[in-house]
Amino acid sequence: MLDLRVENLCAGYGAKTVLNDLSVHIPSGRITAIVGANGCGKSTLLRCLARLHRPASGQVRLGNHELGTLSTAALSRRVGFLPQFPQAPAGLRVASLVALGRHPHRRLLHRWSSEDEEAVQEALRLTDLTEFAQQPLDTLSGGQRQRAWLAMMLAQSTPVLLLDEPGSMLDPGHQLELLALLRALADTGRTVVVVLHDLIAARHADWLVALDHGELAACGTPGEVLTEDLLRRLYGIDSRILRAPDDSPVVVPLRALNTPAPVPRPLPRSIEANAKRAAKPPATAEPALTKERRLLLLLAALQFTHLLDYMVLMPLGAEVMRAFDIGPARFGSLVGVYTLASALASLAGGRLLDRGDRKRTVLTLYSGFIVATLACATAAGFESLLAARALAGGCAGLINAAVMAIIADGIEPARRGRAIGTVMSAFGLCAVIGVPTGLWLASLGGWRIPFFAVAALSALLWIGLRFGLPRAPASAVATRGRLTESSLALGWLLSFGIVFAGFLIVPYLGAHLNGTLGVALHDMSWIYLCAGLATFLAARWIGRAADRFGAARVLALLMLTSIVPHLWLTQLQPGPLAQTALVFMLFMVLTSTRAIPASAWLISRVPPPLRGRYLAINTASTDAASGLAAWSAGLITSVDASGALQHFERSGWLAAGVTLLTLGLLGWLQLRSTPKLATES
Ligand SMILES: Nc1ncnc2c1ncn2[C@@H]1O[C@H](COP(=O)(O)OP(=O)(O)OP(=O)(O)O)[C@@H](O)[C@H]1O
Repeated sequence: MLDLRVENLCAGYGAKTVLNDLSVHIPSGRITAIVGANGCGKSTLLRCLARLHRPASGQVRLGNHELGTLSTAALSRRVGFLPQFPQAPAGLRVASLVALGRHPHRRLLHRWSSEDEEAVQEALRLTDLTEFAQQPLDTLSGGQRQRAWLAMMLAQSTPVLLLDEPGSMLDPGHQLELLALLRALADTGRTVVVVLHDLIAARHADWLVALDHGELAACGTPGEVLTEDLLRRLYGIDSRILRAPDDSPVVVPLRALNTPAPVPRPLPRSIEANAKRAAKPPATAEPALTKERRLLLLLAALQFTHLLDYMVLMPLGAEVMRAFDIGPARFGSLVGVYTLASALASLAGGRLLDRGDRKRTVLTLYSGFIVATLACATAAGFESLLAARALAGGCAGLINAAVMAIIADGIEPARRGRAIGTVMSAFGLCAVIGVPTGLWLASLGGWRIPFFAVAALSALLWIGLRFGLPRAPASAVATRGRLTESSLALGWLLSFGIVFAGFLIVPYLGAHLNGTLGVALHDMSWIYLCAGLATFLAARWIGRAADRFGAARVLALLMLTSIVPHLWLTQLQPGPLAQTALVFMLFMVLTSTRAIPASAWLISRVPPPLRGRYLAINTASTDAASGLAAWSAGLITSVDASGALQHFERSGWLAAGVTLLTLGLLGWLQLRSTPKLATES
């Protein structure tokens, strides 16, 4: 499989620059459509990809080769190019034209082989031209001629196909056939690149590259790229985006913005009434934003339930230990097994997330989670409780990855930060409302009641998800793609670094506040509550900032500023409660909200077919980071006889160092990466 990488490409004609510092990745095994206004440089880009136009600077890489280093013969066996206006000698027959496609495969003095003949016949068959094989090309209709050129390209049997507006003269039936043919070619692993003007056909592509005056305006799935804002910017048109039955976007151009709006002329009354009726949206149509809000609320509620299930066990430790007659070590294993199972399930089961319908996957995993929570509430002994926690953790890990994949699939990039902020505010809500309510329920009827309550709440939510979650088919090409590509794999390291730095400090905060700083237990619950509230409020705000200024920039800023409370809090001496509370809140807000731009940044870089698996491994990476960090911090700190935490400042320095290294990694990845979205910093 050969993908194409355009790196800092500048190209033009004489003094005129057409493509300006363009960097973009064109994946293999998919249909990529290049869109943009007339003259923005689409054909020039395609010609550069075919090495028919020499760039002024920058390069195009084909798989592992720089395009310029390939011999002409090697290139023509790899890349087929169909120009916008191909020219053929007068009188050339269709079969002879198609046979020209075999040229790169034929050696000097070698006879026409049966393989060549088969390739030509197959190409004629696929383009529905067998009956015209012996007819001169110039006696065919425009659309038939276009298909003949396509047949020539198919006979060339190259792994990369570049087509400049291949369907511009085809009737709807042949257009759909062409798209099905391109789909079949992409499904065999070929790289298919088409220049398109037809935005309705663009929804059939897997990946869109939108150019604006020779620069990358956007890049992503049709759902991500085809927005009303972008179409206004690219084409200067007012448009609406509707949804096809498969939920892909259908562009309806309404009017060019530089043409005056039509002057309303009075209509006969009956026509006016009809027009008004027609203009009203049907009662059943739901505005896209309402749908999006509902989706985010459901996902936030989903996160809330499994976070609560995880978080509420810890403060119930004393009662659970009494109930099962176990010590702190065995209780610790109840907490640890949850994270371990989450990591293992994410590593082993991530592939599930890219198969079939994500909604069905989430409902199945959530059923498992509900069963596990009920099993926890009714556990008769320590072993069954341990098994129930492992099952809950395994399901929760995969649910977490699936939630992020659903956001990536369903929310356009310009609003993803906000969406992730909304869903992640579940964490703050859990601390402010969930855990205290759970503890209150436990005080009424024992430690099992909160788990019964979580199971009941989850069962209700399951019904809400069953009816409220849109179907979300994972990509059909899910099994392809390179997950281990270095810039993707380093994304896991970035998540690891961010979580590792935080968890060097977080698990020991209780001991630090109470043991070292002398904060009374009832004050501590207030401090935690305020920090939870501040995190809840900041989450959406940080998400908005990520959308507005770019996820990478906001993440870098949060990482840099979080170093201050890392060092401050870990070196804090006993002092006024208000000061302690303030530093603590600053720490919690800056540390926990880093996950928002980090997630938005990560998911914008992952090709859609790999999202589920990628995010699952990311969950495993953050689980591992939290466990490893807590363990490492345990080695460098100790508790003295008075209960004060010793050498906690070492954890602070280590966290600051790890944060700086991770910041360096972010900068390096940003510099070398291909921008998926021009709006991303
Ligand atoms: N051979 C050439 N010599 C000089 N200028 C050229 C040449 N070919 C293209 N251009 C100019 O380069 C710019 C980009 O052209 P290109 O054909 O790449 O645009 P495009 O996006 O494919 O447009 P369209 O949608 O109209 O096909 C245009 O301004 C065009 O006039």
